[in-house]
Amino acid sequence: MIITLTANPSLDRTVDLGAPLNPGGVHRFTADRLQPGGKGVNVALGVQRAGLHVLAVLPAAAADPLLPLLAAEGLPHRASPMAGRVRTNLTVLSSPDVTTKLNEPGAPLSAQEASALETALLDAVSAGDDVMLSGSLAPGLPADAYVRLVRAVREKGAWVGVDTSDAPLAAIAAALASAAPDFLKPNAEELGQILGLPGEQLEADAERGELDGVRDAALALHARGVGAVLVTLGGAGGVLATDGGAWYSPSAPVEVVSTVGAGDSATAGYLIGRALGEDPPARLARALAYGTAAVGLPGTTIPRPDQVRPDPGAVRRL
Ligand SMILES: O=P(O)(O)OC[C@@]1(O)O[C@H](CO)[C@@H](O)[C@@H]1O
Repeated sequence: MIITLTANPSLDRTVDLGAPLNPGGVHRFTADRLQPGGKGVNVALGVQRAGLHVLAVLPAAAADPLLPLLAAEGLPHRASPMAGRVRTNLTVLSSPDVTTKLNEPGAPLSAQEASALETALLDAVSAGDDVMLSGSLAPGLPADAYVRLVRAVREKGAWVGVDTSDAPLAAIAAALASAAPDFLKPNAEELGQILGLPGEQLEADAERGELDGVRDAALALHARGVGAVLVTLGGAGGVLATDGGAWYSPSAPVEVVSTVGAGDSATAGYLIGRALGEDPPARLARALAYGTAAVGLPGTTIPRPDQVRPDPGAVRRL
């Protein structure tokens, strides 16, 4: 089974201004959509739509409006108790093609709620499962929460991946010697955070076809114990470093509708490829195709397999 943890889930509200964003002005929405969100929820939706056995674990009160949205999606989930409400993250679409994301910090978890979340996850995990720890940590969770969970999940004989940023990512990077995850999915900015390099530079280099920096960084993380490193580079494609070397795939051209959830869709594609027993280049192609498909869909919409066109022929060794 594939299990995702969303330590700070969200209701994703996407509003379209149909006009340029004018700070200080009054805007009226031309469209408004509410979807379940949070990185682990998004990954789980992608995996579930591919017909794989999945469970999304997250904190949410029994009456939280997020839970009926998950049920409506048919997503198997387990919610640990929480007194506060799940945050609402706002995506503002304005012309020409600008996406502005306003994320709430999330309601704080008490020590008891934090421990209930950890228990809900670990009770669900069995040997042989794939576990994905995704997104920011709700306030109240310590920055090294994922480090501890990587160790605990491993002890249960499961595979574990992480996709996070800022302080929780720094904690993972600092603990690689003793708690390297099996999979890490940084974007260019997060790779930069790990290496102390400007992420925009890595992405700009990749856009010019200069991939040495990203390749070397991803291979260095692999050498430090991370089983596979998938670096997503937006429109510039992605790099996978794992046993056997590093590969690059460009992204197929797509009309950008919403980039929200594209990275999570790429993670879902990678997990699906893993479950299908694909080799690394094929997994990279599937991951990138999922990310590209997500970019062409509105709001936080995670693609179905029939919307995804992997192109293993476009993958090359670096
Ligand atoms: O604040 P975090 O946890 O880093 O990110 C949360 C979030 O922006 O990530 C998802 C897209 O990746 C959205 O569904 C959600 O709103």
